[in-house]
Amino acid sequence: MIRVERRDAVLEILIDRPERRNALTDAMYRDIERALREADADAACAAVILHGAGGHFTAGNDLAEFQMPQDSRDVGSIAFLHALASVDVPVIAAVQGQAVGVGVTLLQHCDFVYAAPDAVFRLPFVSLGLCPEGASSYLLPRLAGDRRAAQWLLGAEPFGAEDALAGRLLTAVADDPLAQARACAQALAAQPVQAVRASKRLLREPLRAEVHRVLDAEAAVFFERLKSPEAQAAFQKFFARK
Ligand SMILES: C/C=C/C(=O)SCCNC(=O)CCNC(=O)[C@H](O)C(C)(C)COP(=O)(O)OP(=O)(O)OC[C@H]1O[C@@H](n2cnc3c(N)ncnc32)[C@H](O)[C@@H]1OP(=O)(O)O
Repeated sequence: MIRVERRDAVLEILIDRPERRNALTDAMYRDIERALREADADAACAAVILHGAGGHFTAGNDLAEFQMPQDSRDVGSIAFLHALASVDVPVIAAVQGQAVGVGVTLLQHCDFVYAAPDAVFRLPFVSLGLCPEGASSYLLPRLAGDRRAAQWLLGAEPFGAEDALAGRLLTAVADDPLAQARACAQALAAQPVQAVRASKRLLREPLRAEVHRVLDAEAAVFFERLKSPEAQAAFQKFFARK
């Protein structure tokens, strides 16, 4: 359900589970994490592109897996987020359709994000009885401002590409976000690869320790919330809705 394809100096990671709106399972996070770490270890890799199949980016974590007990110390989602926040190889996201939960918070860690004009973003953590993840409690106010962060994280309402752009979650709105992501990757590949990586490291380094700390602090609350009656009722409601 994760397809990894190397195209010259660019690694493309496709989330390919369209029948579940590309919802991410533990195994899928681990596959993406592995691909990211391998790309980072490959000095010839100029960029990674992350995109989704079937006209959607991802509906976030698989809610069926949230119904099962999980140990926060050994969870694919958290390992994936730490990897994404660690790599020096530039990461580019191309967003179409729905981007929900971790499908939005992961974008904070990408270096370039292109989204279709009709893309829909949603951070439904409180509606699910959960709390922010992906270091969004720290990064989103910095990126989008306190007001938008509260609107998106506490209001939990869907928002569109123009709002996401105004909230600095996106690089640009593009009719064909994957084509735009590929053009961006080619432009990066035309630059000296190690200079690009060293520059990304300098850009990210001042915040990295705090981002990793917040990822773990959020995870501790998040995995407690998963067990709560509020959260379990929300998951049941989702699967009973049809
Ligand atoms: C650490 C990470 C935390 C998080 O990421 S928290 C966020 C978790 N995600 C969500 O709460 C999103 C849940 N999904 C939705 O709200 C909707 O879906 C969408 C808005 C994304 C799409 O709506 P529509 O186009 O009407 O499709 P559909 O009929 O709801 O879904 C198609 C099939 O996909 C399954 N599915 C969708 N999202 C998930 C998911 N997140 N986990 C597990 N399954 C999911 C459905 O159940 C259904 O399946 P069937 O056709 O068998 O009924």
